[in-house]
Parts: sequence; structure tokens; C-alpha cells
Amino acid sequence: MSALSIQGLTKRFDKVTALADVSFEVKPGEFICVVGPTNAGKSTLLKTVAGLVRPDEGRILANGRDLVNTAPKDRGVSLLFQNIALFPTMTGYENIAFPLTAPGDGGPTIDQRVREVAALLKVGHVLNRYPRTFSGGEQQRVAIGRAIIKPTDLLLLDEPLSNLDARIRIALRIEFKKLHRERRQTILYVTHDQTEAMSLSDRIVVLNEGRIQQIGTPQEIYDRPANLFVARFIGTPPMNILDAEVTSEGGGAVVTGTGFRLALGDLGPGVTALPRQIGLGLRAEDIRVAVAESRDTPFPAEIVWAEHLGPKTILDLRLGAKVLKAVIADGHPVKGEGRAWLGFTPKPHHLLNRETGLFLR
Ligand SMILES: Nc1ncnc2c1ncn2[C@@H]1O[C@H](COP(=O)(O)OP(=O)(O)OP(=O)(O)O)[C@@H](O)[C@H]1O
Repeated sequence: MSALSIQGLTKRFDKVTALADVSFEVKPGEFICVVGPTNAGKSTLLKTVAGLVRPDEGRILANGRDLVNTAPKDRGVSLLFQNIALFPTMTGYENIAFPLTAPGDGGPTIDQRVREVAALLKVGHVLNRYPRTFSGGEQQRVAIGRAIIKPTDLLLLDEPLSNLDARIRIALRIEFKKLHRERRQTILYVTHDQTEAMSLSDRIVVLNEGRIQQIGTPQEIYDRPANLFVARFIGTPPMNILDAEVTSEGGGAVVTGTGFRLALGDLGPGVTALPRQIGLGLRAEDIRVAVAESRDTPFPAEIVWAEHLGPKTILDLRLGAKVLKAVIADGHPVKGEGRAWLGFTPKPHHLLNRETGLFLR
């Protein structure tokens, strides 16, 4: 049975449809990230599960039990919002222990559990202090501690790391992963940061304008984006899409566009469903870059920008009217300006039906 079953969830606010017929299943112990741009409906989804928003249509079941008609406090979920609200008159210790102080939660284990959680989140040193003396990272860690101390069936996290600087964010990402490994708690985690989603989740739900665009493992979504939106949203830099024409030659497909021509071999029967004008999707790492023309790098391009990022450099390369993004490693003979020669090895092939916005599988 699914730990969480979301069925046909729809929520409208006046003219805005925040969620449009959203359905997915979460397995017990799964770590699911819901990712999407601003206004995608991510928070609304989490709030409907937590009971803060009532859906107009659809059902939410947790282990087969209806949640929509269950009071929020009886849903067996804990929720952590982006905006931290620690109790200012309570110490770090008291803030973390707060959810355990309800009747029935008492006993000598409270102290032990607070200290375990504090150790896990590395906030042992602030337990006797008040929130006004905490750094932003410490505040967020304590807030996370408070959200996780009472093991619930389902943990809902809404952009829990978004207000933190990059270093703390990465450190806490690892803590979340460890926590999940230890507890195997079912987690629904909302973020607009696709890198965070890629690194944390067992599966990703990509949401845009209230609609699910794709559900899959990070690898599936990266390798086989369902549509143009997902292809552009997942991956840094985003996938390059080149206008091209596909023709059939000698039993194989050939893709031609301004400045390039590529034999893709036999693409199977699906290729006949493609219109002639397509988009060829290329990940930055699918593009070979060289200083000279060769059989492997036959297409001349102009380097228009180089972003040096330490171990790698992201190049903007003009090919015809289009600027592509490619990645080269530190020490690569191409230096950040002038001319370069390109070769494409798209694996897998990303052929976009430009009329429907869907990729050929
Ligand atoms: N209480 C509300 N009243 C009116 N409109 C709302 C309400 N809550 C959300 N919306 C609208 O619903 C849409 C989805 O909002 P939601 O907060 O779920 O998006 P989100 O993906 O979480 O965005 P962000 O990443 O910016 O937080 C938005 O257009 C938003 O303005």
C-alpha cells in the first residue's frame, strides 16, 4: 500500500488553478522531491496534505486512510516551512523538545531524543541559548530538529534550506540524506532548486502551473525528459535545443541544422511519428569541443563567453544563429575565446516534436 496516495487533486484560488488534477503515489520510506518554478503549486500541494488548504477535488490517502476529512493534528504528518518560527522565549533545547511535551510523550527519553537530534544536526552548542543568539543556519537546524524529533509517518518540508547560504545548504542536504537513511521516514520535500532535488530524492515530481510534467528517478528525468519544460528545467546548464530537420537516409535518421549534420542511426519505428522539423536536444556534456577540426569535431563555432568555475568551464558557443552551452574540464586546450570545433554525441537522443513540446522516446 502507498504511504501517500494523491488522487486527482485540484485547487483553485479565484481565477488561479494552483493544482490541476495532480495524482501520484509515494511508497513507504520514499524520499520524494516536488520541484518546479515559482507559482507551480508546490506549497499548495504540501498544504493540502498537511490540512492547511482544502482541495476542491481529489483525494489524499495515507496508508489507505482518508486525510482530507481528518483534522490536521490527527494526520500523522509534521511540516516544516521555509520561514522559521522558533519560539523566542524558549531555549534551543525547549524548541526542539516542544513536540514531545504533549501528554503521553513524557518520560526520560525526551532528553535523550533531544540530544540525539541536536547531535545529528550539529546544534548541541546552542541548546541552552535563546534563538535571538543563533545564526541563520543554527535557527534553521533547530527548526528542522523540532520538525523531525517526533517520528511521524510523513515528513513534509517546504523549501527548508532556501534561506541559507550555499555552504550550509549543502551540509544540511547531507544531513537530510543521512536522516532519511537512518529513519526511512516517508518524506515529501518541496524545492525550486533542481540540484537539491536531484541530490536528495528517490523520485522527483516536476510540477509547472499546477500540473505534473513528469515523475521519475533523478536519472530518468535527466536522461529522458518528457517534454521541453522538464528538459530546460532539470540540469545545469539547461539542455540546448537546436532547430533541425530529420530525414531518413539508408535506413538511418539524419538530423541537419544550421552548421551541423548528424547521423543518428536507426531510431526505431517512433521516428515516423516525428514531423520533419524537430528540436535536437543536447546536454552540455554531449558536446565535444576541440581547438581544431577533426572527424569527431567537424562543426566550426565561435566562443562568445567562458564562465570559469574552477574544475570546469562553461562555454557559450555560437553555432549559426544559436548559442550553445558546453562544458570543458580545467586544463582543456580550448581557452575561452576565438574559434572552436564541435562534435555532438547525444546519448540518449533527445528529439523534440516542436509542435507538441514532447520528446520522442
Ligand atoms: N491563499 C491563496 N490565495 C490566492 N492565491 C493563492 C493562495 N495560495 C496560493 N495561491 C496561488 O496559487 C499559485 C500556486 O502557489 P504556490 O504557493 O503553491 O506555488 P509554489 O510553487 O509554492 O511557488 P513558490 O516557489 O513561489 O513558493 C500561485 O499563483 C499563487 O499565487
